[in-house]
Amino acid sequence: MAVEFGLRGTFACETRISSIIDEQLAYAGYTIEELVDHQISFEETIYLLWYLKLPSVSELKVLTDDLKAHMEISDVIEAALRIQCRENLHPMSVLRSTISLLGVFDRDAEKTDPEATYLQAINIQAKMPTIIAAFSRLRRGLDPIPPRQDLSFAGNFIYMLEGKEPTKVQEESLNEGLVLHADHELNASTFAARSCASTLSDMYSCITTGIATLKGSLHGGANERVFEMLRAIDACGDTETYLQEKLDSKEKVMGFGHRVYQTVDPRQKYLKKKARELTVGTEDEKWYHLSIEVEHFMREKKGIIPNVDFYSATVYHSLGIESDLFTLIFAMSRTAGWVAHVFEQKSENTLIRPRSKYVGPMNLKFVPLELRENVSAIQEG
Ligand SMILES: CC(=O)SCCNC(=O)CCNC(=O)[C@H](O)C(C)(C)COP(=O)(O)OP(=O)(O)OC[C@H]1O[C@@H](n2cnc3c(N)ncnc32)[C@H](O)[C@@H]1OP(=O)(O)O
Ligand SMILES: O=C([O-])CC(=O)C(=O)O
Repeated sequence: MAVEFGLRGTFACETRISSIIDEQLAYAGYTIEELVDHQISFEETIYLLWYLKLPSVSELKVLTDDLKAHMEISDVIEAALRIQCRENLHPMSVLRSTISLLGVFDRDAEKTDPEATYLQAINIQAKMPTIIAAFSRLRRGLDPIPPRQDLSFAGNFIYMLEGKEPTKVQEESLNEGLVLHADHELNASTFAARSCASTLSDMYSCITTGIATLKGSLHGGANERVFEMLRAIDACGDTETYLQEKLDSKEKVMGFGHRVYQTVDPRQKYLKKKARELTVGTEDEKWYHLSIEVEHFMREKKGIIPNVDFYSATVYHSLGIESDLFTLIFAMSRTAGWVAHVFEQKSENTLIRPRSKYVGPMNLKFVPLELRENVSAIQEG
């Protein structure tokens, strides 16, 4: 049996949610260009991913009303965030534990009927921005700001972070970032969430699994590391020497390379354009120029392309978001996709359980504990 490690090139399920065909990303049949160029809102994107069609005005109103009705967090969740405001706690770990805790306190978390699972999904999607903003403020010694009913999903998040209404450019930029990150076929976190769903576990567990998997630096966690790298390059003052040392020591350059895309990540052009628009003429412009230098170096030296995590780092930084929150913004968006995949997995479920190829020793003889110090000698003999 031929084995493709890392499930490279393997189709593990069918999906109607998103596709990557010839390096073209589409959500439910609409290319990402079609959606972003028509300035789709993140709320419409959620609807599209969950229901596989664009909403009518009244359908969108039902969804946005439901989200608004669930944005506020309870005193218990706020108290849990307060005790997680300690040094050295990574915000993605805080988000992971807090979404898990939301499930603990949802009395209907174990219900599996469509109405209950929809409300579980709404609860997670609506509260995630409130949780992230509240955590960001609490660790800065500030009180959380309650969500506002009259703002969009993106606008409300920026408002809850700083207490100021976002400018149109800020709101549109974050909205676009959220739309671009919302789903991506069977990436590692979606696969993990679907595997969890395939055991018939609950929605909170599936999304917690997604967050835990997105956190890794080879996946969503790369965007935080991209900004750390740009800072380090800025401090070192020599982009080529810095990157060459990374390559010589066989380290991965964060924000580059992709399992599926070889020539272009179709989301990158929008994020690059946004990074330029947001930084031009500001003190953040240097991050854009440094990013261009890194992109050129990686293309020339390794032929490796920037992925979605590369320019999103500069976009989020320009929106005033702290770099260790970047992956949480990704999670806030990807929740829309994870939920859609959990719905789809459960609607046509087969337990996800591949095989592993055993390559260890066989037929070993049990050695009593008191004799174990000589175990390797016994086994070898
Ligand atoms: C939202 C997302 O998850 S997008 C991805 C975010 N992750 C990152 O940006 C982390 C950096 N990138 C990587 O580690 C990889 O490119 C991954 C994990 C994204 C894809 O990994 P894989 O498909 O397994 O590719 P693999 O690691 O085998 O790379 C193929 C070759 O390109 C090289 N390569 C790939 N990405 C990079 C990189 N970022 N920096 C340096 N070299 C790289 C590898 O060293 C390997 O070279 P070799 O054949 O000479 O050994
Ligand atoms: O698809 C992947 O492997 C990673 C990725 O770009 C994403 O999850 O957005």
